[in-house]
Amino acid sequence: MSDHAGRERTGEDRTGGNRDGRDRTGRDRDGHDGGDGGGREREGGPGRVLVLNSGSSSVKYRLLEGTERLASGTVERIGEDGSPVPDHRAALESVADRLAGEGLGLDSPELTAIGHRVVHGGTAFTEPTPITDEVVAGIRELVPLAPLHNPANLAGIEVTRRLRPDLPQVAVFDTAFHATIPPAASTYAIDRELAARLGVRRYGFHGTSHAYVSREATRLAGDPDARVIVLHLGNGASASAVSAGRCVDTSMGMTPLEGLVMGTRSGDLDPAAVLYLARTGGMSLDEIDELLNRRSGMLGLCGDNDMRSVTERVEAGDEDAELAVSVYCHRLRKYVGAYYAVLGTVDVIAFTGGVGENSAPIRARALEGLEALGIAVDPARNARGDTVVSPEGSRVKVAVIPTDEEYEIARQTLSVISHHAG
Ligand SMILES: Nc1ncnc2c1ncn2[C@@H]1O[C@H](COP(=O)(O)OP(=O)(O)O)[C@@H](O)[C@H]1O
Ligand SMILES: CC(=O)OP(=O)(O)O
Ligand SMILES: [Mg+2]
Repeated sequence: MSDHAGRERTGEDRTGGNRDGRDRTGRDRDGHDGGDGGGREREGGPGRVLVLNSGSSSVKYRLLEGTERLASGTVERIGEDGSPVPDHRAALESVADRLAGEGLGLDSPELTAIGHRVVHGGTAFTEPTPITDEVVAGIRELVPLAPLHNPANLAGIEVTRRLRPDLPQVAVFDTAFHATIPPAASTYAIDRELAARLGVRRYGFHGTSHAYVSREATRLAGDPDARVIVLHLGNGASASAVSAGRCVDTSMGMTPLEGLVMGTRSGDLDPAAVLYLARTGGMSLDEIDELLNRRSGMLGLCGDNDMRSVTERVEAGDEDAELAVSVYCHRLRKYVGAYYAVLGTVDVIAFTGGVGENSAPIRARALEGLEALGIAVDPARNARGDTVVSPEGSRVKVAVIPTDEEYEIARQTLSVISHHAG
């Protein structure tokens, strides 16, 4: 039971196309076979589901039949210079072509449903939702809150609705898992009427990952009431505090910019710095947006947003890389302490995402000096990337739990379909 979340994917499988993106454009980087292993509870019965996870510059897809992975892959570098994939529409069409090439085309009568990741659901969508014209309009209204993400999600929905108007399609929102966050944690301390009118509040993101990983961590603890901190460290990064399966706080806010240091995003910043950059720095709002979302984080600190090469540079004594990693890990440690306090105690700290699953040095540094809180990392277990990397008998289990957003989206899609059918 305890290691059913075992490492079914290696670092290469997960992120092999990500190192610089240049040499893997348009190729499968996730095409290995499912090996979903035992221990997972499937809900909603068998059915063939296509999952589309459209990110700001990539589309991940997976075709699942019950527990079996029939096809999967990633189209990357969408819209980047020199990429053969100009936009999300073209990426989706290439996904459809690839599936057709494998005899698994979207026209297949065996396809039961399509599940779409949608990043921002605002306050309107707090559960997986069958897609209708009104739902599409609702997602479009939220574009100003997630300008990098929601348009990509909409492009996917439009392409597949055009190709298969007959098929149930479900939107699974990144924000939904965070709908349980209490007002004390979701409210920004600004004028209440203004905030309510414009929807300025904490929504939180990466919800399908936090839901999946916190569920696995709760199982690992062997206690349904376990308090869990999930550290989702990918290109985007966020932390969540989960108590008895319910999310009570998360580090991303109104947009996916707040919180942890990320590949290219700053995370937490004095809001007055934005005013200063505009007034004194002479930057336009679009320039500041671009600075904070695309040219900050690890990239801004050391010129590189690939954590593998950054940690290699640290080993080689590079000072910029060293500062960047120390800022990254300091922010993580601060959130771990904050969420320990929010939860009152912690049973499991779960690392996930490309960095969390693969980088032993980041895991070790992020939790350094927390022994007094019962938090420690065993060097040998950590280097091996065991499921549990804390020492035997530690009060807090530190775990490495590979996330699986596509599986979680399929699960939620099927549960909605069977609910609506019944
Ligand atoms: N072995 C590794 N050591 C350190 N970082 C790694 C390793 N493998 C992958 N990563 C990092 O994971 C990040 C991508 O994470 P991932 O979760 O795949 O991204 P996304 O948010 O796009 O889904 C990159 O910064 C990459 O460098
Ligand atoms: C919401 C978000 O930040 O997603 P990603 O990490 O995929 O960019
Ligand atoms: Mg991700």
